[in-house]
Amino acid sequence: MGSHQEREENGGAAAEGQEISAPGSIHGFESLHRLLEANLKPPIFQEVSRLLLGLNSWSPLQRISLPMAATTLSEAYNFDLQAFCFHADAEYLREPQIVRVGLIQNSIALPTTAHIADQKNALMQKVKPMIDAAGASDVNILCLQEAWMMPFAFCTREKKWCEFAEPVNGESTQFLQKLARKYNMVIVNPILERDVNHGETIWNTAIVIGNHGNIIGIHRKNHIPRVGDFNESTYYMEGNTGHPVFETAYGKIAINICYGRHHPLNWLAFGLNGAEIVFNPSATVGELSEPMWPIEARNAAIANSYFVGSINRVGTEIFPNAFTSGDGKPEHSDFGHFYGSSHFSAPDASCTPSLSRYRDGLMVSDMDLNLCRQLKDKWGFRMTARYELYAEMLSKYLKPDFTPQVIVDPMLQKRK
Ligand SMILES: NC(=O)NCCC(=O)O
Repeated sequence: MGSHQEREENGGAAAEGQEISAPGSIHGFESLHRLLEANLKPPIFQEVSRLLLGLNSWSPLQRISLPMAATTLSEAYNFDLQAFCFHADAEYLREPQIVRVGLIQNSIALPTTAHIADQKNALMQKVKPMIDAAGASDVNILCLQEAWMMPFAFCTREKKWCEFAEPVNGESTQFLQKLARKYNMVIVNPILERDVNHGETIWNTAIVIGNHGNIIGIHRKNHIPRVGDFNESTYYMEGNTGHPVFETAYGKIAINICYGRHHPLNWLAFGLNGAEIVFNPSATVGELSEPMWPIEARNAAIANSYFVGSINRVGTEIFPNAFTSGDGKPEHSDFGHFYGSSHFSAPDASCTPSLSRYRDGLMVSDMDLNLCRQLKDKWGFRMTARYELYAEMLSKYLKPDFTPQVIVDPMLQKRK
């Protein structure tokens, strides 16, 4: 694999004959952005970027540099490292509220056939240098990907994978609590949870660890997919924690776990509870969702006047026993390629380019949270929302005697 420096000099492209065949690359490039940058003339690339990524405070989003300790780690451990800055306008009465936020994407560390304890340990060792790089960069709030402490084995429907489940204060939380304390960082820990106080039931849960290493609270995934190989309903039920917003030392955050991003009301509810940053830790594959990926989070950020941090795992995970999902496809042993592409979206419709489509990565961004209210004032989406209309519509819709409000063209009746 080409070095970080070679890739930078080559616009993120593979050195000839090297990564062209890397599974998940886009014609040898790590991301669409890097492909365009390497292939378009600079003024054309600038205009394409304006259209694809928007503008922040009337300018292209700025890259920022990170300390050498972070870049050295990214080179030593071969993870993509990118950093940006979202500005807001200066205000008379409020100071800027700038927080530094990080997203981590990763592939699994050992084959899915390895001992479960070894797989977990190897995953912790794998993400550690990325967390250290976030710490060296003074990241304030960091979020990992959905069920980061295991392969995304829910495609198989086999119950042996339940062994990966942990209590809220289990192994991965304890591991991250130490790092939260060390780096004075809020860390969001999305895991497969074993609820020991409620009959050892299983949930898909995000645990919010405060910057003192304390557990602030949890959120459980609200919407469970029943699409393609995402057979997650075999393992856990829809969450029972509502739409909590966690007020941390660095801002009000919420977590909309993976498939919840297809539900605009889910995004809305986190916004109504006052979220300033909503994380979307995910596990999703190219064939199913890639055209939706850059749109849904960005739309949520715009519609709800908050920042969104989207995270997706990377790589292809092979399972020992082939499975089918009742969709007519021949039996297979993997989900397909998890396409990474983690990024941030802002309430002013700007967004960062994405991390690599196939390498581990740490995305860092500064964001002035004042932008949230500035966009509320500018566009007035909260004030024009007409929530009462929708509350009435939904309460009617939920009744068994609901009939859709359809006005039929009388001419249609005559023709019959
Ligand atoms: N993990 C998960 O909910 N995946 C569902 C697929 C998708 O929403 O793209």
